[in-house]
Amino acid sequence: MSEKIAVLGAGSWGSILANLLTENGNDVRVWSNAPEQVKELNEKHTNEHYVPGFKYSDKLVAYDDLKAALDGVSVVLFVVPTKVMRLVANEMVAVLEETGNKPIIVHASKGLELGTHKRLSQVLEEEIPEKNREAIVVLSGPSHAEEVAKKDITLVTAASENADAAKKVQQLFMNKYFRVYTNHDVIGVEMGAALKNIIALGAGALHGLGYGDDAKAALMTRGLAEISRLGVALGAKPLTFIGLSGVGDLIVTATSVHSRNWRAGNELGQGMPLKEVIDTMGMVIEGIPSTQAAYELAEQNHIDMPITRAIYDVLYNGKDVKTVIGELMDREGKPEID
Ligand SMILES: NC(=O)C1=CN([C@@H]2O[C@H](COP(=O)(O)OP(=O)(O)OC[C@H]3O[C@@H](n4cnc5c(N)ncnc54)[C@H](O)[C@@H]3O)[C@@H](O)[C@H]2O)C=CC1
Ligand SMILES: O=C(CO)COP(=O)(O)O
Repeated sequence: MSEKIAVLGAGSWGSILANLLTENGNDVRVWSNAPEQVKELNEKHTNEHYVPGFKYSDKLVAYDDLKAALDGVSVVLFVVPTKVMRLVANEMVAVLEETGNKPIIVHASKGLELGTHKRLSQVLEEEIPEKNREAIVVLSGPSHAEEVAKKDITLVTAASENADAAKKVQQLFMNKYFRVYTNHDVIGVEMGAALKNIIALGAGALHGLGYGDDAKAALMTRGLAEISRLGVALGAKPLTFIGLSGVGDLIVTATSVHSRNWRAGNELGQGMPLKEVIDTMGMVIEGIPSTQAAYELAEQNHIDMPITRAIYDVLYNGKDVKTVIGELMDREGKPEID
């Protein structure tokens, strides 16, 4: 099966997924709003800022012209940061209105929109009229661009209300090192993906402060408890949180030096000011805005999320990491299961 596919976003994840889809035999166009990056991808087949040292397939073509990238495509994969998802969807719709194609929309991003607290498939549903899309599919799971680039084994899930579209996406991405399951719990998959980044920030901070394995396991476990609590309250299936986009993604993000969220937490734990952490990362740290969105969502829905609240206090109220750890430990004793 060979499809014409546009990948919107040429950062670390977008460019590596575009490369994988190209190597799977598809006609792939990766779009970036940075002309220098497009030139580098087309001429040198590299993307040094995002995936240093990696050589992309010479069959992968990069575009800075969105209309050219979208010409005749049957699938559009969004891999832009959460904060620009609505904007980029809007730009795509303007082009599809002209070209008339009606692609399957896939997104592989992880976050909750600030202000609206919406999941990304909800944002896409709002921005892309039904006449301009076949279906919406979420691709998510424990997957670092750096490891997929090396063809290390990676397993993810393709979630959609449209089972045929999820199957189609599964077939498009599967290969010998990248295995894709299908899933119909879109809410659970997206909530797991967005919220694990918050816990990864915390796990990095514990590491930066020199805490041991017990503390990290405690944070991940109780983190998963509060991720599930909020997710289920919003309609997710509890079992999703012991799947790839739940505990799977939590483990990889909260333990890996590849994770931008873990690294940001580690630097905060070591005492680097937040602004410097953001300025020096050079890539999106989704857990920071998602902490605010999740904190507000939990307050609105009266869901207890003490770890999220603690991380919110560090990021947005200037509290010291050690102080919030002390506050978490000083809480009254509680039953483990609500
Ligand atoms: N890096 C990874 O290994 C993984 C990342 N993700 C998710 O994928 C999403 C993207 O992450 P990364 O690729 O890591 O980010 P990144 O920071 O490496 O790249 C983001 C890209 O988006 C582009 N961009 C920013 N604003 C734009 C706009 N207005 N229009 C068009 N393009 C714009 C940037 O130029 C950049 O190329 C995030 O939601 C992240 O959580 C998910 C799984 C793995
Ligand atoms: O989602 C990811 C791994 O599954 C990537 O996490 P980071 O954005 O923290 O690098």
